[in-house]
Amino acid sequence: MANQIKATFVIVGGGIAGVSCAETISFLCPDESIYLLTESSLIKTVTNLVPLGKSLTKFDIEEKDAENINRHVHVLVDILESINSQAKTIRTKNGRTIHYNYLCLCTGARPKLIEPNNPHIIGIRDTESVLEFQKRIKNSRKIALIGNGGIASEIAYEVNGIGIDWVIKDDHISSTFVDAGAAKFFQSRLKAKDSKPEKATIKRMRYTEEGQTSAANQRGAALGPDWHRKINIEGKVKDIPDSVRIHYETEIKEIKNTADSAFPIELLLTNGESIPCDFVVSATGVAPSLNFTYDQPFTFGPDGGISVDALMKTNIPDIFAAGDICYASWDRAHHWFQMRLWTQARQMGAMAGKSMVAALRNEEITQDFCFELFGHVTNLFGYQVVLLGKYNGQGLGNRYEMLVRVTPDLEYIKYVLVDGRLQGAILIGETGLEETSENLILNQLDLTPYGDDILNPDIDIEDYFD
Ligand SMILES: Cc1cc2nc3c(=O)[nH]c(=O)nc-3n(C[C@H](O)[C@H](O)[C@H](O)COP(=O)(O)OP(=O)(O)OC[C@H]3O[C@@H](n4cnc5c(N)ncnc54)[C@H](O)[C@@H]3O)c2cc1C
Ligand SMILES: NC(=O)C1=CN([C@@H]2O[C@H](COP(=O)(O)OP(=O)(O)OC[C@H]3O[C@@H](n4cnc5c(N)ncnc54)[C@H](OP(=O)(O)O)[C@@H]3O)[C@@H](O)[C@H]2O)C=CC1
Repeated sequence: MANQIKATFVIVGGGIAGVSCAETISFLCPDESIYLLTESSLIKTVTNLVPLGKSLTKFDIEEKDAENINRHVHVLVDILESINSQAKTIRTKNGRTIHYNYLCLCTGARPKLIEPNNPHIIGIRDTESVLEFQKRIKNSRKIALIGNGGIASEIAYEVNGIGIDWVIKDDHISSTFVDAGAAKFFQSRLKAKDSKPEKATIKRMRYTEEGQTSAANQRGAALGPDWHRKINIEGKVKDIPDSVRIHYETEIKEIKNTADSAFPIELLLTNGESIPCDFVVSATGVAPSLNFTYDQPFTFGPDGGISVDALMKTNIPDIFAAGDICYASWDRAHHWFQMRLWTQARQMGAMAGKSMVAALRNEEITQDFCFELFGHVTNLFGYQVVLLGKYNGQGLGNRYEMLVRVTPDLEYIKYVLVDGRLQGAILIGETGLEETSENLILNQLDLTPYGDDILNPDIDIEDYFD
């Protein structure tokens, strides 16, 4: 093993951000020396990329052996321990010293647990953590699920054979992605899965934010889509009716480890209930993963991520960052905001790659078009969910109105409008409105003349704008 390596480009992390950065560089500069340092020999790549609009894409994540990455990229399975930015070197756990011209940090994030050292509280991030979940759930009867984002929503819907007490701070489920209306639409999936579609109804409503009462080794790459289907995660309890009990607008008051071998942990809730259970899943978000030391201080964002500018540069010369580890500190476009998702990890990784190549060649580049508009395609409660722009009226105060079309068990469409111009959209189900909605947000066409017909199911709105 060579202990001294000289490389033009070094990328740390084998998740989506690191791999898309390395692939972009190898496409643009195949003859330069490119090293990808990754802790795990399994890396994540994007496959089956389907464009749904100008920048909106749907894709799968594939896990493959690091050996099979692009042949221009040298893969080192090792761990970054320290950065010496003055000498432009990094040190690894296996004793390597790598000299870089340009370094990109893509070390992702780790679960932010409600009580990190409690053995009865686990998080879910990588294959190792999901195997732990699988092992524990086999011998369990009841778990508590904390958090109201992506992971909690997936567990509540996908995991069977176990009693789940789902504790959420909000008045509706899945609040990081949807509003109360869409949550209600999902809820029928939590109870009955085969109900028949009904006739569509359209509602227009004024909306005000104020008016709403409340509207282990964790270091492998984050799991891929359908992680819950690829590994059998099932409890042992058969035929439990209504197995998900939701505690709305509730928080945890106290956590007690009991001496009871039946239920070793008990949660006391602000709604006065107590939940004795086998273990707790803390699906309470992530914190950027800075598991290495550095000689010069980075500038950090309020969420603990390394601040990067529009070209993914950190404050330290020739060091870039992308994906979950970073905080987007540039002057953001009106319809874009940061969320720690595959889409953004991929886009940021590719942007960092282009930017590193431009730095080598002393070229000027501008930020990619994809950062103009927030777009996310995912699956929740068995539906395709597309989120565009300010889909929940984020930052719009009380200035917006919503146009909603719902066909129970089939589709939920919400348009967020300001002065007749589309600011964001939630499209649940196979709506076929992705590209049109994306265009309407980008071109800011005044939709006032079309009134509620914009979402009339009997009118093909694409015809309006051809
Ligand atoms: C259960 C789950 C489900 C999700 N579902 C979705 C979804 O449906 N849609 C979606 O858009 N997003 C989803 N996400 C979020 C998405 O997975 C992440 O935003 C994305 O994977 C982040 O990519 P990344 O490359 O920045 O980080 P990661 O995927 O975390 O990769 C970081 C990499 O860095 C390596 N590393 C860390 N430290 C070091 C070190 N010191 N030295 C060397 N290597 C190191 C790690 O081993 C890993 O390979 C989900 C996340 C989870 C946990
Ligand atoms: N389908 C998809 O796109 C999926 C995406 N992911 C991504 O993976 C990452 C991890 O997912 P996840 O852990 O669900 O994170 P999320 O950020 O999606 O959600 C975290 C949830 O936990 C709540 N929360 C935070 N702290 C506490 C606390 N102390 N007590 C109670 N609730 C709390 C948050 O509420 P509040 O915001 O009010 O603080 C929020 O509802 C995220 O980046 C997520 O976007 C994960 C699964 C699926």
